[in-house]
Amino acid sequence: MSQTIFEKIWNARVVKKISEELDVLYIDKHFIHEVTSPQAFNGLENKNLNLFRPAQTIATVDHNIPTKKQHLPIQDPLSKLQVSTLENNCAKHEVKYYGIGDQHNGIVHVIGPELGLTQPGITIVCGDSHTSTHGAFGCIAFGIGATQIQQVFAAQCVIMSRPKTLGIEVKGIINSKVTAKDLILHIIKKVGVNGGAGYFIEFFGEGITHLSMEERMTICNMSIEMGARGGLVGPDETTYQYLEDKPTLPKGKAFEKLKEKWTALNSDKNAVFDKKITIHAEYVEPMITYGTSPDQSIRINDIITKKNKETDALKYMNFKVGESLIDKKINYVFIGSCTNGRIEDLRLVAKIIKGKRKAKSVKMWIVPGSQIVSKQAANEGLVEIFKSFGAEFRSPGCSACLAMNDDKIPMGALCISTSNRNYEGRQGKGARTILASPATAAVAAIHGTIKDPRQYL
Ligand SMILES: CC(C)[C@H](C(=O)O)[C@@H](O)C(=O)O
Ligand code: SF4
Repeated sequence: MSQTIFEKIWNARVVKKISEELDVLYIDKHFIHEVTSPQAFNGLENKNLNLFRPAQTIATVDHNIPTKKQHLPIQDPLSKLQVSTLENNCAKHEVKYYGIGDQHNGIVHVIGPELGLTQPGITIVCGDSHTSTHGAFGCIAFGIGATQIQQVFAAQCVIMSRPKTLGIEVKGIINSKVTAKDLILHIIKKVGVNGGAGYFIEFFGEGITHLSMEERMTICNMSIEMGARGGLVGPDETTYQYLEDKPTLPKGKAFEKLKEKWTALNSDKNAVFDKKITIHAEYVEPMITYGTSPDQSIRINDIITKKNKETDALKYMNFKVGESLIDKKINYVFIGSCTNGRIEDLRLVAKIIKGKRKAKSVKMWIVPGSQIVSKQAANEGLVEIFKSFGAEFRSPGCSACLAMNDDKIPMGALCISTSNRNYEGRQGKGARTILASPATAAVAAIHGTIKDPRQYL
């Protein structure tokens, strides 16, 4: 029978069926960070258990860490405690730990792919919703809660109900002046924040295969903002080229063998999805959000139109129906996060701002997703460009994406951000967030107001 890639990977990992709905699913890789792992380690110890397969767990610190002066002891007591707790737990349980300042440290969803830990055909979990990012490589990757983290620690398995499959076909390709971030914001608007609930998405079609691995990661990263369990893209030559030189993967003939195995995993021609949606990429324009949910977005030149239940969101954002966001004054620009904090994002920003000066009224933070991204940006001369523009180039971390560290947007300030969530208070108490692509954010930094980025591309 024809199968989707999701079904092939999932079926091969079912250790036991508990009931019609529930499976015990084998997990190949488990990523952990400082926010959601402490409770699970505690639970494990209370039950007098050890990690079943510690070599399959990889740890990094990203959410709480400062992005300034990372070589100094952490000042904030709670962040300091969370980081040292993870460090101690990893030492005790022999888990590979990429601590602050380590050459491989970074946001968990950025380092997995760049270290070659994220691979096609496997199952990956992490106590973090944006684990969906890894699906760009053709694997089943999803976020789990504290109880499930304990299950993985103790048994290398999770108890899960099998999601239904949602195929999102992207026909045509995005215009060269439009980015993958615009495409996913467009898709989320169309599907809605709950439209993916109960499903695991496969993105396919010319509009997806045409994208680079980093662009595919941006797409899969935000697949959960539609309520889906996760999203994936079947592996192809672009995937293999990205993985080829990664240290953790075999080379030569052994790699060729893997490629064959991975290619065979792709959805069969006649595979049936439980639900299917078609998107036409050529109509996608630069998108920006005006509300407090990632689906509350408009094309950059449109006006805000009235929809039900959005009154509170507009009130919080201090925007009105009938208003355009073009020329709206912004106070902060945040370039970073696991959505858009990789090298291609930084290159795009650098290309736009090169030789220009930032608007005086704006503060701009550029936070690379990892140490590797940071080094690469320095080697390519991007950091110089950022500094002469007047932006602050910080050390890696989640930073203002959710402001668990000191990188908070002040009360009432308007921030244009390349991250994935614009919830009330997400970037700081009372902070207002506009989600956009790195291009739109970079152009806003030049003017201090929102502009159509296409004139710069
Ligand atoms: C802190 C963590 C649990 C959370 C998540 O699950 O996604 C965070 O990464 C986020 O982006 O909101
Ligand atoms: S960068 Fe943002 S979205 Fe990504 S893991 Fe960190 S807090 Fe979550």
